[in-house]
Amino acid sequence: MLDKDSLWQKLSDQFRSNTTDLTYDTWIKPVKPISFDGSTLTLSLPSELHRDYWKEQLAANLIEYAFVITKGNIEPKFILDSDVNQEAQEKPVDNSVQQESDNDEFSFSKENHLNPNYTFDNFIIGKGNQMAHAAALIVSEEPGKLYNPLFFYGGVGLGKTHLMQAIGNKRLEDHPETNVKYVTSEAFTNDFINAIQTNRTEEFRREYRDVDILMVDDIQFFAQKEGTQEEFFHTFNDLYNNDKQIVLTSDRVPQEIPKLQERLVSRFAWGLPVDITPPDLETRIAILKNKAKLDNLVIPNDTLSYIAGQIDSNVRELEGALSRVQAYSKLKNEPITTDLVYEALRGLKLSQDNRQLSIVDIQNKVASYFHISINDLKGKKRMKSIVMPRQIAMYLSREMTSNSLPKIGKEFGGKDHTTVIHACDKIAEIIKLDADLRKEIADIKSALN
Ligand SMILES: Nc1ncnc2c1ncn2[C@@H]1O[C@H](COP(=O)(O)OP(=O)(O)OP(=O)(O)O)[C@@H](O)[C@H]1O
Repeated sequence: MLDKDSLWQKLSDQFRSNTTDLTYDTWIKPVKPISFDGSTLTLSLPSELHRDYWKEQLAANLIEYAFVITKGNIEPKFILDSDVNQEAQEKPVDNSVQQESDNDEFSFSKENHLNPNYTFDNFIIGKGNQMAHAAALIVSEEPGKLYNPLFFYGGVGLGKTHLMQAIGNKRLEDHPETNVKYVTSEAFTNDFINAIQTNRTEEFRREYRDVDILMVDDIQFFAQKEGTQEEFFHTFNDLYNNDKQIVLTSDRVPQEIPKLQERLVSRFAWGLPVDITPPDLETRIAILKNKAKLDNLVIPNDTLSYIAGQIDSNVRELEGALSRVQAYSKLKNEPITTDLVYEALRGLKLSQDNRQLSIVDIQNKVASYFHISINDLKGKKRMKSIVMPRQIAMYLSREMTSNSLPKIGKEFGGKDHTTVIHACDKIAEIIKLDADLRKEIADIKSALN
């Protein structure tokens, strides 16, 4: 009998030769075989989205391939990586499961206004955007069906616009007849105001409702715009009721957008809200490699790693750093080496140093350090693996910024200032005794400086 790894190897080879690279990378590659008892193959998947997709779309293929390979009927069973991790924590003696979780550690008018470079092909998948990418792909394949609206949220420059437009570009490539419209929330607002001023509201409505996919970017700018929100509410309902796809992005969850009407907040949560978190080092290196290849730049691997180590805020700044290095190398007429990068980025680091550190910077850093989502960091979950990073982020916000306690509480999902005081006291108390935690906090602080 084949063991779980050999069976999975053969199965994934089958999938690789029978599907596109995109499908393979999105759905097959992240799967880990957990056990195989001769009839049931248990597979661990990164998210519920992956599990739904496997059950709906891929399980039948798996059974077929498994039959060809083993000449027997194999049932797949799907569990989530998080379940495996939890089980591993509860049962640390179970080496096979422990090993799996260790491996886990390595590791989105007539004019559509789409940027043709924002494609799935140019998008590097990492831990922070895996779920968003998978959801985007599903929506591009079956708009208006499963996840409506699809709502991406997360910090600046993390790829929300890219992923959103990739949906539009892929859909148009596969189905050129699709009517896709991408706008920023400001463009929506301006069009609406112009329509009122020029008595062309009917035309405006046709323009926005006669589409198959409507994408509105950065909807946090709807905050406090009552009239626009009212109009968008009707646009939303019209599209939704006609099974048209809506894709939205924001820098925060709908509940946290100031003065956003309750009925919009609740509608935005009907579909799939999915966050994008900052890329880890490995993903940053992969993004740089891809960008260097697209720009025909020759850069040694250790130099790429060096750049990725220096710029860890967001992908836009990472790309900015690479352009700066490129320009510097042209100016000096020298190849791109680590020494040259050091020179090129020195000024950049200085200007970053002069920037005021914000609570959001601290939240991003702490969340990526502890591999948790911003949502969890700011949320109410009481697991120790989340409470501790949350308290550390509050403590650092208090120590490293000049924000008041109520302001810090507000930025952590609207918590009371007494919660912040409690967190600060608690962390101050623990670091006196716990050298490991002291070191972790020092690491985070030096990364923030
Ligand atoms: N995973 C990725 N792979 C490749 N490129 C990426 C990735 N994520 C982001 N980028 C690139 O980083 C830049 C910034 O991304 P994008 O504009 O989509 O961010 P955003 O989250 O929409 O930011 P904002 O909130 O400021 O609108 C773009 O050039 C985009 O192509």
